[in-house]
Amino acid sequence: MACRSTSPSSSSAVEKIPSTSIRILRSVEAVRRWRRPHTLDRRTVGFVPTMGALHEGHVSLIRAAARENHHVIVSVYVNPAQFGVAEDLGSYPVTWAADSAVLARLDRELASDGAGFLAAGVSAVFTPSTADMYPAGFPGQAPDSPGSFVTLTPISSVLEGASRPTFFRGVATVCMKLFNIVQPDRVYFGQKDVQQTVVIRAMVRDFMLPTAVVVGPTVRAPDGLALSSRNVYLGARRRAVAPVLHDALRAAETAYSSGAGARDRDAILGAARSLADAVLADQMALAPAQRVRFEIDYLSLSDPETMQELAQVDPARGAILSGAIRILPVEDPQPDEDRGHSDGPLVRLIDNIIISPADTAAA
Ligand SMILES: Nc1ncnc2c1ncn2[C@@H]1O[C@H](COP(=O)(O)OP(=O)(O)OP(=O)(O)O)[C@@H](O)[C@H]1O
Ligand SMILES: CC(C)(CO)[C@@H](O)C(=O)[O-]
Ligand code: BAL
Repeated sequence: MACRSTSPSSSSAVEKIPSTSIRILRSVEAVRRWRRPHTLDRRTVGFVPTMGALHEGHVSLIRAAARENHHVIVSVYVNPAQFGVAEDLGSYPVTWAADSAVLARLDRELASDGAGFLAAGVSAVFTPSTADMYPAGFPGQAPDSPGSFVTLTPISSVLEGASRPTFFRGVATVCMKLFNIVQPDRVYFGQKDVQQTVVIRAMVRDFMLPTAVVVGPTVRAPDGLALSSRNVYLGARRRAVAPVLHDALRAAETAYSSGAGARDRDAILGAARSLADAVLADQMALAPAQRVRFEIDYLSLSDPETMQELAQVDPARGAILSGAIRILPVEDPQPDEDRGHSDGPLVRLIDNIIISPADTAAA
């Protein structure tokens, strides 16, 4: 898969994705001009922020926005502030040609299948530059960088935030900017990044932002792997083993929900850990040219609102099972082996399962 293509070219005043009515908006001012009449006309705007490299997870959020709003706007912007200094900003997949084809296909689908959709298509895509988004200059990526940032603690310091100390500061900062620019009635986020949804809900609540946060379910490949733009880094060998995180979380969920039902952290997370250990042992029994090595960053059982770790699950409250793994570069790559985008660097994947109070009532 080609992962780097040119960004949309600038030309006429009203630029559109070819053969569609999807407006391409490049500047803050262009979005404000597009937005203004919808307020006057009392037309609702649903907003789906993305970093591009669009897949069916993004598409499911755009469809949800189209069901509930008169207009849908998608942003495609790889936000430097949420990448740590040693992270993959330089190789993050940028696939504008494929992304515009995804949006065009979806636009046609919404136009032809009016049933169930308020929006008749995708109205606009916002593709700002970093100079637009960070007028004071390229944002600092180190924890002590000066700059104008939105910080939410303690939620931003645990789990993903412990491994990626500036990640949620970058996400909250860019989302605050995007929400201020787009002024959406509703914003759409995926459950795949569950801690991000908790951070965004906290930001909307604590800063009194006039928007509703909608969270869509995680879209998965048939083998359970959560779709993710970073999956392109995997290559075939590592892709085959990548569902291990989802399988481990499901083992934990089963420990909770089956039989007498474990409520204790060690019993629940122990089930996940055992499954992952068994998969790793099987891999390590293979030759270096065949095997895949991975490390568990964390497995967590946390409170659904604060994401603080739990010793026990209160069935009336539910919990979040989540985890992150690092899949190491392949050893002994074969001459014709597909190692993945950017020669298959270390890939860090996340996933989660929500134990909802309703599930526990049924258990
Ligand atoms: N599999 C998925 N199902 C549902 N929503 C998803 C899925 N993957 C991503 N999203 C959501 O799409 C939005 C944009 O995410 P983003 O562009 O970072 O894609 P991503 O696949 O999560 O990328 P990355 O691999 O960098 O984490 C976020 O709200 C994210 O939670
Ligand atoms: C919300 C977001 C677009 C902010 O850059 C990003 O974190 C993502 O794609 O999940
Ligand atoms: N989907 C979350 C974006 C990131 O990991 O940077």
